[in-house]
Amino acid sequence: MAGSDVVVDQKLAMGLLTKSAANNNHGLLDSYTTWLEEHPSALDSFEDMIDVAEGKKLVLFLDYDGTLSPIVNDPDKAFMSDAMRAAVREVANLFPTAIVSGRCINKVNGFVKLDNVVYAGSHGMDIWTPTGSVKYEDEGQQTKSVDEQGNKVVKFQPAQEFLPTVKEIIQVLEQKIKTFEGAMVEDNRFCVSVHYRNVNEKEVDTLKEMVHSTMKAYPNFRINGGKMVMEIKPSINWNKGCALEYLLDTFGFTSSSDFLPLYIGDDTTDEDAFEVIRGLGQGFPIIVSSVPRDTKASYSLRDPDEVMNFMVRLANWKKAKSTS
Ligand SMILES: O=P(O)(O)OC[C@H]1O[C@H](O[C@H]2O[C@H](CO)[C@@H](O)[C@H](O)[C@H]2O)[C@H](O)[C@@H](O)[C@@H]1O
Repeated sequence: MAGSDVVVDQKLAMGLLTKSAANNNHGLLDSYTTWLEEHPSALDSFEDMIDVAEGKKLVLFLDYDGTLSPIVNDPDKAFMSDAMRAAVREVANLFPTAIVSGRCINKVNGFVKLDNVVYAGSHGMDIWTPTGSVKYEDEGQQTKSVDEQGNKVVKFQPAQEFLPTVKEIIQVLEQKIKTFEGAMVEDNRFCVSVHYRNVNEKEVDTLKEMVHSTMKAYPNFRINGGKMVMEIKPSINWNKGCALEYLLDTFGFTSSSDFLPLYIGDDTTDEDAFEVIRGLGQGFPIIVSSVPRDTKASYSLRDPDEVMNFMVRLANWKKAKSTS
């Protein structure tokens, strides 16, 4: 098998490519090159980016699945490598850093295992920030609490009222997916994921129909598509982009123009954050993709390995600056 065929095969397995697109392998490689002109590699553009960042405060936002860990068949085994963890630890020592994930906080925290980052789980609907180091003006949906390590945290949970219904939805869907071999319901606390990566291709449409018809009983929820997953969320006006704005505010950045948010993500839900950065007119929205995609990101990185290399360069640049 030729090298490019292997790449196409991998992308098919990851759900990044349809069969008809794969049949047009060469066209795809050509269109990726064209796409790269509009969304240049953040590694190739590194020098230009740090020119812009000179004298400004970078604030990092990192998605988890597909960004810090490769996409794998079993969602419970999406482990992060030690090298990636070291890279995140290092950038988080140098820049305020948040992990923004669709997963529930406990799960993403269990994968990342770092205490120098802020976690925003459930697509930004569950944000835990340390007390003291950040400013809080709006006490609205915030509660003070203690995390599993005994640290005092402020929790911002704008979808609190939906928790009992989310639990009910999980119970209902867990019963109904039993007839679909390979299907899995993941409890993301304020959101629910229905995975169909391991379901027979012929059964996928029926599974999707079942989920859509079940959710008709829950009009206050919406369904979004992800990578071989249906993501069910409360229909509130809150997303990863709102979480980015909330965190910038709590980090104390919104009133100045000397900060630059840098967001790296691979999925459709990350587009909301890319849009916010574009709206701010300052910062770096970076998509992780090795195929052409419709995106509001300005830059791209191919895969988690490139994400890691980018973070290592960023840390080295910052350290070199502080010692010069
Ligand atoms: O916002 P994210 O951190 O990117 O979370 C989005 C979803 O990621 C996970 O699912 C995806 O990754 C799995 C592991 O690689 C893969 O098996 C699955 O097919 C992907 O969709 C997570 O399990 C979901 O709950 C998140 O919504």
